Amino acid sequence: MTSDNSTPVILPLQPSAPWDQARSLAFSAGRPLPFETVPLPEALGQILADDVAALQPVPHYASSAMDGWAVAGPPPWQLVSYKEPETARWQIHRESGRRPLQPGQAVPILTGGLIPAGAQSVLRTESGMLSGAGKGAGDPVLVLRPGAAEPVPGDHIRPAGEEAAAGETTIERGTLLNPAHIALAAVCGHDTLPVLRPPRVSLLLTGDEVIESGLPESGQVRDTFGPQLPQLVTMMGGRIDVVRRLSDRYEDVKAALSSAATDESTIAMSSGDVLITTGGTGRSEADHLRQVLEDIDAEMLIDGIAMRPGHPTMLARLPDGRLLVALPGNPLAAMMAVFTILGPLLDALRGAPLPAPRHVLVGVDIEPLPGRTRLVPCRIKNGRAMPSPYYRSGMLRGLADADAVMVIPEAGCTMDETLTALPLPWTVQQPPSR
Ligand SMILES: Nc1nc2c(c(=O)[nH]1)N[C@H]1C(S)=C(S)[C@@H](COP(=O)(O)OP(=O)(O)OC[C@H]3O[C@@H](n4cnc5c(N)ncnc54)[C@H](O)[C@@H]3O)O[C@H]1N2
Ligand code: MOO
Repeated sequence: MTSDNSTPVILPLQPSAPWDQARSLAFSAGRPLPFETVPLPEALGQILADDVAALQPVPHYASSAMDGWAVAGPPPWQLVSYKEPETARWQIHRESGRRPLQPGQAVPILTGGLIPAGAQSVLRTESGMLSGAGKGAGDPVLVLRPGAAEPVPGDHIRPAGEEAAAGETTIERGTLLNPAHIALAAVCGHDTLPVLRPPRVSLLLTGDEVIESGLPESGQVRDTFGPQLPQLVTMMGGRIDVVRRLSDRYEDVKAALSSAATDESTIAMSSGDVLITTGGTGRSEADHLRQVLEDIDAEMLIDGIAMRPGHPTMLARLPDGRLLVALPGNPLAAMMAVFTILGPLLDALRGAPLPAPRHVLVGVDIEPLPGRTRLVPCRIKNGRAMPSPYYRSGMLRGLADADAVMVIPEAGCTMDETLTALPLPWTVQQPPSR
């Protein structure tokens, strides 16, 4: 190809991003947010910003794993009694460890009780019995019950530091914190954890024809986003700061996207990291989003995705740095845009990796659709993905019943071929491959 002043090079128009590029573009548009320190329960589902170490050995003292007696040496054992305090259980636990045991001695102990110095093992209640009690002969004698085995050193003792030494890292930075991590952090002595700040997300719902309750008349539609998106965003690791409804007027859309705060909700909105709009992505006279983005000098990162449904989806960086995800108004199209770009964007902002693609075997032949990747809700039956008949952009039954979303390349596919599949945010997560 040559180029000079008389023959300008005309680059082919590339209006929509290919589906997989749109995903990676959305992921690379987000940078992890600064960390914050939160109480343990609030850290659930967040990404750990720093390694967590045990602040003391775990467990921090050698304790009994059974109710019974701590014993020293072989049987029989002279019982060393102590007066159980009538107060807290932890005091009873401490009492068993107060005096060192000599060989041939035993002391009653509860599960969790402190093992006294000199004790080699714990004999559980079921394995021993007391003899000589009540005869005025001093402390009773502990013997093995008939058939019970003599305890071997270490029996039923949880040694100190068995799980972690003091200072040992028990949870690595970058971990997505599950309930077990929260419990482990507590056992390691932590009251708070440093986590990457979850992205704050504002929702702007447009559509003058949209009603929030009751039965819509012809020309009206019942809102599917208001009752669904806040919870979905939360499931995906975002924090909703404000949900606002907006008229379809140009001035209102422009005011809502500008960073100048005029009331409480716009203040909250302009302090967010991500702004989601629904509807108005088209090019009709009633759709102003594109024009507003141009007029406020937003940086267009994705202007349409070569997919169906969800083709008009946009991603833009607003002049104040917020990222705008513009979802199409059609309910299923919007969900496919959520899975395609909102998920990767939120993952990047909260410091999570872009999930590795999953795969399914497809159960039917599917015709090609030049220029479009199709996203179709599917059920997995007998190990094969079966596309839902409810796949059109205004339909929701297919997604409501789906196990996953299959990603059909423009060339189509034949039965038993392997396809990429997107897990749904509300289905149980598979363990990540390490
Ligand atoms: N001439 C063309 N027309 C359309 C094209 C096109 O390429 N050329 N693309 C179609 C596709 S694909 C989509 S998707 C939509 C995109 O529409 P918008 O994002 O502008 O959304 P609206 O026009 O506002 O609404 C579309 C549809 O969705 C309904 N809607 C809106 N909000 C809600 C809500 N909260 N809950 C339920 N349903 C909602 C709305 O009533 C419309 O029926 O454009 C096509 N047209
Ligand atoms: O692409 Mo639209 O988003 O099909 O309905």
